[in-house]
Amino acid sequence: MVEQVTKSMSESNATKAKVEVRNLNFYYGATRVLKNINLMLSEKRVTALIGPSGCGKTTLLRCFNRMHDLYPGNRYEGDIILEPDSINILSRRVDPIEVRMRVSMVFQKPNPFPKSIYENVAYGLRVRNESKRSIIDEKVEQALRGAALWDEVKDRLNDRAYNLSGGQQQRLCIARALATDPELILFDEPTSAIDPIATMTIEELIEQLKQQIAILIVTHSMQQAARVSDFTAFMYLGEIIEFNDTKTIFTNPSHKQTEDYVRGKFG
Ligand SMILES: Nc1ncnc2c1ncn2[C@@H]1O[C@H](COP(=O)(O)OP(=O)(O)OP(=O)(O)O)[C@@H](O)[C@H]1O
Repeated sequence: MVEQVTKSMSESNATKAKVEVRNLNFYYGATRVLKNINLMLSEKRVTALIGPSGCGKTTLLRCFNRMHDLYPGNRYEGDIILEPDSINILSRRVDPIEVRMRVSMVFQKPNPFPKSIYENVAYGLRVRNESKRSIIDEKVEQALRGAALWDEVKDRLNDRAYNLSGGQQQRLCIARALATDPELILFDEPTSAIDPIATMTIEELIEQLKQQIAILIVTHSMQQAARVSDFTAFMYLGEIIEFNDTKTIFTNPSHKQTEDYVRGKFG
């Protein structure tokens, strides 16, 4: 056991920090839902957030791109430091729109805009005031290729995104997320609304994307966490109970609650 822990610590030390969460608390109105969260996300690695329903996974995920700013009464305390420039994502001086370009998000249900395939991917570039057609064309193709969708849609870029299948729509949302060259992508249960084959495609895609960027994924599937992630954080009642490399979390967790959860004793 000591050997295994030593190995997992050295694996984690071998990675470079992309994001560091320091003493994060989050409140919906007067209710504190995240409690003193400390967590590091590594560059070019996938980190999974697991834990029973209502423990705060989605709430934590949404802090990374300031999604909570969209609703009044929500409040953050603490820091989320994005490297390499060490900016605090949560600082009021930092523009949340710019944060969302650098930290993009893919939701549970595919949510394309009521626009063409092309315009869905071009959206973030237009928000960034990019107007040069040749640059937008190039970025749209690059993002669609990155999301393994280009070959299926290259001859129908002006079709409505709603005409795509559910799995294709989710890859389109990934392409939309990729178009602004994000440094971190947040996936909130990205395969819970699509079939097993489409799920496999998305998981393969995550594997490819991590060659370039950091990824944080919320999943209810222990199998998925074990397949796609390098590191796993187990949350319970708004706290991170345990964080380690995924293999250790699943085979040799330090906390009884983690062990019970990964063995399916509660959920
Ligand atoms: N907009 C909101 N206003 C008030 N409370 C909220 C809001 N959204 C979530 N909560 C509460 O915050 C807690 C954490 O919810 P959250 O959705 O982050 O959990 P989760 O771990 O992602 O759950 P699930 O796995 O079921 O999606 C829950 O008690 C939930 O009821």
